[in-house]
Amino acid sequence: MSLRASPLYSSFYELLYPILELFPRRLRNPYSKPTLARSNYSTSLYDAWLASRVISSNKGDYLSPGAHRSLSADNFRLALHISKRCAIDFFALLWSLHPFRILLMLSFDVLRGVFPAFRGYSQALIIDELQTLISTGNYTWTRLAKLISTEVCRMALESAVDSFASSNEVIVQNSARFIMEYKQMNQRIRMDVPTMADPIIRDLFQESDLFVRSFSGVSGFGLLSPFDIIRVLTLVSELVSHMLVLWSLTSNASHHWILVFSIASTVLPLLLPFMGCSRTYYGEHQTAQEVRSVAKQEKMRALAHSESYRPEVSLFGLGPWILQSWAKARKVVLGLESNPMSEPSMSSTLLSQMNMSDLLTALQNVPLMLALRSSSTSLGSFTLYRTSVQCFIFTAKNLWQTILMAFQAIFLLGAFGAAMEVEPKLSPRKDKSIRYRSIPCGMKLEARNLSYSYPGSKEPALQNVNLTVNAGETLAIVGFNGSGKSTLANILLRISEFHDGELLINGHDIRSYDPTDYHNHVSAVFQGFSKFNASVKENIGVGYVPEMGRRAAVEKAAQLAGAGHILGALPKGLKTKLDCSGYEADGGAIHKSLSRERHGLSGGEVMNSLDCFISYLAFMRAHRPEVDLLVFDEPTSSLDAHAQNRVFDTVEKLSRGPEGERKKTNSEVTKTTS
Ligand SMILES: Nc1ncnc2c1ncn2[C@@H]1O[C@H](COP(=O)(O)OP(=O)(O)OP(=O)(O)O)[C@@H](O)[C@H]1O
Repeated sequence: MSLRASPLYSSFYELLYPILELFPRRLRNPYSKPTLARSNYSTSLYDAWLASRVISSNKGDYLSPGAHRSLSADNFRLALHISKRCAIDFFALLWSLHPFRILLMLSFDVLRGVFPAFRGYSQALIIDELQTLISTGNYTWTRLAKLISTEVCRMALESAVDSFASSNEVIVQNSARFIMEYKQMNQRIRMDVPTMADPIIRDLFQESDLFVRSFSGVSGFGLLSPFDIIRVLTLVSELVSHMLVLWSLTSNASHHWILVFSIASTVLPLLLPFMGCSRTYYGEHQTAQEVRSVAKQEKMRALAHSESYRPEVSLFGLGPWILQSWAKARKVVLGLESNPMSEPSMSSTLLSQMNMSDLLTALQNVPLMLALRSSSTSLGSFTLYRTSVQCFIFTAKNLWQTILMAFQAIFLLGAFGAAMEVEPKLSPRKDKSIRYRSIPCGMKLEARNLSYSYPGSKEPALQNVNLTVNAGETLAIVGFNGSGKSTLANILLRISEFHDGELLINGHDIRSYDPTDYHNHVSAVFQGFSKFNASVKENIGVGYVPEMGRRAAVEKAAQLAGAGHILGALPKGLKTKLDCSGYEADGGAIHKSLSRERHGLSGGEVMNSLDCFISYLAFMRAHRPEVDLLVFDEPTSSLDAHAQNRVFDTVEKLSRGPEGERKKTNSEVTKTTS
């Protein structure tokens, strides 16, 4: 049953919708900002999220992922819109995990808020009793002992409630954390290469990740988990209980003045940041210049750190330029660049140079003097009064900060909601999707004027490609470096999109097949296939996961790849662990002498061959009957001519049936025609 259809959802919705409806209709329109470039993920949630990131619409500058949104009217409208679109669904989802525990959690949150005022009251009674004891000499030890034991019981009760509430909260939080991480992971896995090549979508997923990470208590980005937001309840009940205490203490006019004085002196430090004495946190990365600098700084950092750019960096002597550009951008980000616009004013500089904390402490003593002059004030009530005022201000400040953080969290929630709605670019619409149907002898490929340019590239990687390959035929894609061979292979495999032209597979537009369905009928090897930090068995086995655990299937794949003899040279055979930088250093290491002694192969030879045969995971499924197309994108370039021919012979054999009849279509990408 969908969440929206559940009675739980409707009761939530019925409760919250009227509240949201109270806002004037003008406030509910989120589109006062310029309409932004929209991709085909046109949902209003996505648009609202994107609009909240705009810094300058004409230059297309966006806030960097995770940056705080300004407290503007437009952003309030967008936050309201996002809340209406997904907050209810989101809280209903959390609620459905553990309704009873969540109810408990909310009740404890209210209860915990009352504790501080109760604590102050109880301690004030003890102080009053002590005052009477000292000033009158009237020893009422039994009453004092009663008060102290009440206080001890109160403390025990508070810590018992605290520990029970915390363990309950941990269970709720971990369930929520799991479900959010699961949803995020599931959505990431669904995404295809062209979708994730879109920088805005990458930002969307990054903000969505931040939202999910907030559930694990990661507060390094100033994030607030939704559970922290629920703690607003604690703060509100704390605020109300302090207010009640203060109300009961300020019975006459002089006390009112003391209250005003107390509040003013405590509030003053909170106003200092707004008087220009310090830079507010929420103003970070707000200007277009800062955002450009953040992007530049990251670009330069990537150039300096990445191994893949190292040849160009040293070949073209880019080092000093990278360092200079990074330093310039970094200074802007850190606020070290002298910028006349952001220079603090003379008055605020003077203000910050004064020792404000001493002055404020002195001010806070004035109410004390006034209160002591009033004969009706006992020491206990004065203490209670003073701590209540301070706690009230402190709680109000916390509440305000929580609200500000919740405001930021709404946009991350919007990112999460929008990310969940993104459909992979290569997936057809449900009503246009057809199932793949095999035809005899393999797969028929027909390309008509196929063209493709990589995003941001002026030169097309493919232009007007025409070909017809009948089922069972072999297509050789031959060309020089950069001529687009791999791009064509990726399009045939439905990993990349094409912009113009037509590609028919078995007479149907390739775009009408679901990529997952289509991929069941192809097997392929790419250049630079990634190795996983796992055993040889798992690295080969990923070619056909259902048989990954079957040793015989993995060994057969290795033999088909002509690399069966290499297995014997590995210290732990199929169990030898691989990592991206080489082979297991300990225990499973390949010793040159050992491998030569056992198989006449040098360690280097084993490694080269292993590199190659790892990519033959394609053989795990190449022989399977449902596979109609085999694509080999230069898998054999690091093998000698003899080994290459052996692989091509195997592929040829695999594509024929027992009688020698053609069963599969082959596509081989190579720079040479040998
Ligand atoms: N991800 C990418 N983004 C931008 N441009 C790309 C990308 N991948 C490839 N290109 C460019 O597209 C063109 C075709 O690349 P492709 O890898 O298809 O050529 P190729 O014939 O397979 O080359 P090689 O034989 O070196 O593998 C090249 O100019 C390449 O620089």
